[in-house]
Amino acid sequence: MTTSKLTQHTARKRQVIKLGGSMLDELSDNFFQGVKKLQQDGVQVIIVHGGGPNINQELENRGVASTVVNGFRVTSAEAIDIVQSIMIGQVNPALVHRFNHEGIKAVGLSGFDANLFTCDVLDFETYGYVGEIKTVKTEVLDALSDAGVIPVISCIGTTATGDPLNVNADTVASQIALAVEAESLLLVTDTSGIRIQDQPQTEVVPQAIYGWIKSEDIYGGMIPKVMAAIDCLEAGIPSVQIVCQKLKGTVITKEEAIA
Ligand SMILES: Nc1ncnc2c1ncn2[C@@H]1O[C@H](COP(=O)(O)OP(=O)(O)O)[C@@H](O)[C@H]1O
Ligand SMILES: CC(=O)N[C@@H](CCC(=O)OP(=O)(O)O)C(=O)O
Repeated sequence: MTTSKLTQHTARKRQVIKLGGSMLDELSDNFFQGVKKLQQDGVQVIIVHGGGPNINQELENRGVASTVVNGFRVTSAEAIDIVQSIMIGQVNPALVHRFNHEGIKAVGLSGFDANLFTCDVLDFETYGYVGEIKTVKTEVLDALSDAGVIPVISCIGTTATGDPLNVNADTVASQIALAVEAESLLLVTDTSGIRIQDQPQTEVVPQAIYGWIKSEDIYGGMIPKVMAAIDCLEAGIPSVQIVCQKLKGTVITKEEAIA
């Protein structure tokens, strides 16, 4: 008898954790202890990571200008080569090494591996070589997770013809979380969640978020995070949080809590 894909996924407890490039250098031993604890509790952890600051540094070293629109890097032909080599060649293996060094078995992947995610160009006129995820194939994640190995996914996608595209890592995290039917998505960054006029927000709803994007209280790199969070919530992922490494931050909920 075959079990349906949905049933198989539902039987697995999964958490997607996205580590922002802003905090990768600061990852503490406590974080890895937390991951080990989740594994002991039977939770399959999947890591997605960014690398914005590393990309910025290398673009600057090479004298390649880049701008950010709506939180997405405008990626020229010159920039996509640099983004690909920094993410797949440097940031990903360094993070994979750290997991293995901490005693947690981990394997590095990008959109290219086992067709993990394929993309179309999002909007070439506006963003250049930036991808919009069209398909996610979870087989390799299932196999690694069931073998007790943590997939560590960088945010380089591929077109159907094998060309690399730059995808924002928050977007990758939300699409992976949706595809594996994760119980929760944690977006870990360098700030303890959403702050509005210097006030930390512990719980927010999408309606408020749209207003804060309009008023520019939410800007830059926080925009893809809140949009990723809303996409997941609307598709039924029960818990989405934007937090700092100490797990302090903002819970995004669909509805206002009834007092
Ligand atoms: N309302 C907001 N609350 C908190 N941070 C915000 C807000 N709006 C914009 N940001 C910015 O978003 C940044 C996090 O995004 P980003 O730098 O892309 O991080 P990461 O590399 O972790 O994805 C914060 O450091 C802050 O500068
Ligand atoms: C299209 C786009 O914006 N791609 C991102 C990919 C890296 C990323 O998202 O890193 P963080 O998580 O550190 O922000 C970029 O080029 O910076």
